[in-house]
Amino acid sequence: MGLLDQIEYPTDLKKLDKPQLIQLADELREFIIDEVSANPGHFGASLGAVELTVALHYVYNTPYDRLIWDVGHQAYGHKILTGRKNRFHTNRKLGGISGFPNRSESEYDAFGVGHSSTSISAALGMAVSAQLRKEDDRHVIAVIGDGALTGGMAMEGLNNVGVQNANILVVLNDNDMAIDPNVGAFKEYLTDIATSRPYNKLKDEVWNMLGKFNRLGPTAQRLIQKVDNSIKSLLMKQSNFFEAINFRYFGPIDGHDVVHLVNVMNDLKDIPGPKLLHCITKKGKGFKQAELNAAEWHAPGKFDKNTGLKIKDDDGTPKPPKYQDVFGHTLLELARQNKEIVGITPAMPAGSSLNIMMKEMPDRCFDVGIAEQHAVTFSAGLAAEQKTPFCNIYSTFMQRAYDQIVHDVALQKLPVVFCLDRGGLVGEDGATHHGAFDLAYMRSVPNMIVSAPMNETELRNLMYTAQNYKEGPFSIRYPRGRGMLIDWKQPMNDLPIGQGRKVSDGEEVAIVSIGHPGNFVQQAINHLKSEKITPAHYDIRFLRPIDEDLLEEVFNNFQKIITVEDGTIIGGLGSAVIEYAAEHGHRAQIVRLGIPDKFIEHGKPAELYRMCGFDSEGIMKTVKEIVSA
Ligand SMILES: Cc1ncc(C[n+]2csc(CCOP(=O)(O)OP(=O)(O)O)c2C)c(N)n1
Ligand SMILES: CC(=O)[C@@H](O)[C@H](O)COP(=O)(O)O
Ligand SMILES: [Mg+2]
Repeated sequence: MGLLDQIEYPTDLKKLDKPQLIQLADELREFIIDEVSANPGHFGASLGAVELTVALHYVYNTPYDRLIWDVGHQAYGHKILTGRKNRFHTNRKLGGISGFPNRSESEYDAFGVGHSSTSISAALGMAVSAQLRKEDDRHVIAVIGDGALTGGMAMEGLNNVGVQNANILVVLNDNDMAIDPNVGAFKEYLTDIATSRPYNKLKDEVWNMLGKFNRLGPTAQRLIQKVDNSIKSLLMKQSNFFEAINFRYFGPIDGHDVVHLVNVMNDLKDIPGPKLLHCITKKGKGFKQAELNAAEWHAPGKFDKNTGLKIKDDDGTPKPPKYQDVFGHTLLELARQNKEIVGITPAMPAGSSLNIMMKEMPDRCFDVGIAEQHAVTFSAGLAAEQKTPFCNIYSTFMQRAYDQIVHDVALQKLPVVFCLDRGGLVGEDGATHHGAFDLAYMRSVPNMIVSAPMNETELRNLMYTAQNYKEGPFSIRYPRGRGMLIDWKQPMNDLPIGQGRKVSDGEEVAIVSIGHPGNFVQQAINHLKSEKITPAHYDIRFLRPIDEDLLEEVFNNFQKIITVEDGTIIGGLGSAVIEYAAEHGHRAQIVRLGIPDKFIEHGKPAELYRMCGFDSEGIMKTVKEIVSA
């Protein structure tokens, strides 16, 4: 029986001797490899955080002490050690455990997460609350990666912590990677302090002194704290960013030396106030391929754990491309013709496929770090100087930048093209990552063009049209995953802005859709033929400006209307159609299909579409109900 078999909760872990933690870390790593190779999820980050996870749960009294993971994609080890080992095979599956920490799943998940750079702010809230309640023995720890630290919120959090004197430990898990290689001046700074010899010598001396005196009792501790502080204020404050903003900085230390981590964390427990422990780790630690190519192994899909070969469900038949690749190739094609085009991504060059243009035109592409707000305003600045920025942000992460969209772009009518990838239900990442809201949040912004293609050709045409539109911002949203067309690379055309199209004629019921669910509508219509039911189908294509002629045609010819969208029915297409009817005195029965007014969990996209009732079967069912009503 291995050590991991004996552990259900951190109380079991605490029974081990320190040297046994090395073996436990190895077993935990093997467990993660076993599970994630068969049931895919985030891989490299969790492997890199194994020793940190073991040490944190060994030293701290979780869940009383609050342990907050940033992003949460590295928290598989944490889940396994906190009561979810036996359910880990359900990770990210419908009805199973979430791939991210989730407060409703476990009391050990102190803060729900999925989006980056929130941990320090949340930790500060908890630490201040502990202070106000006089819970002086409570420790609050935020574990944040070097990538997440590039996010504005992380900096806002550090800035605030530095004047609160709250009892917080920030563990900086520095592996020099985001999903792709980490970027930016701050990343360079971290590398500098990790490798600066004079600085490290000084810091080691202070650390050694502090360690020795910590064992001498409170009076000596106070003395050394004074000495330590005066040395620091003289020398270190000027040379260390974290010290300069009132953190006590420790490290860099080896984030894979679990015994040393435990010793250091035990020492840090006795030091009050804001502290930052800089740990150097390797993303993908312990799995050769993942160490060698961390970007590819961030979330690799199924693989053979013995050979390290990825297992593709590829039956050899040609497949339609991923929408992200249609975006990537099309942008490069447009940029070759139009020298004003530039590409912007906040830390998702591979996920968005902007890396296709990056390879050929590195000086016209910008990975700005995990900084969606900055990405939008940076694009606004570029547009103000007659560049044509294509700012590609996942729909869910764009939520961060709403004020920038409104205040910096739309209000000034700046022609930024927003490409919102992962619009709609994304699948296994779940509630934190579904692009449920963009249609609704973009539709309410004046001057904004809001569009969604039904297939790859339409995406290309919308991108082509958007590059020439200079009156204001233009948003194009498309889903995660593959499109519909094998032969997708056709010449591009200008589309009339604000004009939809009739996809198929019909009677009795009109279905109005936007974006890719139009294909579910077509499938439903094909199936309904055998039952002699023939709904008409309209693809609205633009949610703003909406095609009023098309809606007039619909309302003048149909009393029964179904709207279909891969987005929240509150504020999206369904709402727009109801508003139009109310404002223009049309009376009709309108049924809205889309994401209902609640957060949708994780699962396969097909399962989630079905759950929400807008897959082809759900549409058929609604048509039949409405026809027979
Ligand atoms: C607001 C936001 N933008 C983008 C992402 C996508 N994302 C998830 S993990 C990640 C990289 C995080 O890097 P780091 O914090 O260093 O963690 P590592 O994977 O290196 O352990 C990114 C960009 C996100 N989760 N949230
Ligand atoms: C943790 C995180 O936010 C990313 O890793 C995200 O899961 C990427 O999603 P895609 O797989 O859709 O690129
Ligand atoms: Mg990192």
